[in-house]
Amino acid sequence: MKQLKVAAAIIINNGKILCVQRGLNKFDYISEKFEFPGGKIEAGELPSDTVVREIHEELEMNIAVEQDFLTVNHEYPDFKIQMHSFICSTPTRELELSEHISFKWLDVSELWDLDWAAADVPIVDKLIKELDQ
Ligand SMILES: Nc1nc2c([nH]c(=O)n2[C@@H]2O[C@H](COP(=O)(O)OP(=O)(O)OP(=O)(O)O)[C@@H](O)[C@H]2O)c(=O)[nH]1
Repeated sequence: MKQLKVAAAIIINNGKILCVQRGLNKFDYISEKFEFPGGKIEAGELPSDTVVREIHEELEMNIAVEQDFLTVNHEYPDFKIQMHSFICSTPTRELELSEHISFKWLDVSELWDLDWAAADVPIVDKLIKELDQ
């Protein structure tokens, strides 16, 4: 089974977390799900560099990586992913969507209002455990 290595950014600005929605996809379990922006790690690339590059490419946003958060291994019906996630900061909430169909800046307590990709569930759980007080 194909194994993807992915890095994703949990971008926080003034306590709000950026959540982005993927468009239609051939796999229904990915289609229109919310996720953290990011993408595939290129050969020889550090995962923390992947998030900076992808967030610049996808959202025209400059972020700073603050800390390693969680690595998730998830098996979807058609492929597996290993996803590294990082807490990141950004000076402004300005962004340009190019690959996603919508975005939301949410408080940690609102994260479960969204329909997340299954691989993101452990990240959302940990964010709620660690940040919601
Ligand atoms: N970026 C990102 N991908 C995720 C998350 N959760 C999750 O299951 N994925 C899956 O991981 C894979 C990452 O691919 P991607 O499409 O973001 O990566 P990319 O931009 O490098 O690929 P592309 O150039 O083929 O579009 C997709 O299958 C996506 O559905 C997430 O939180 N963020």
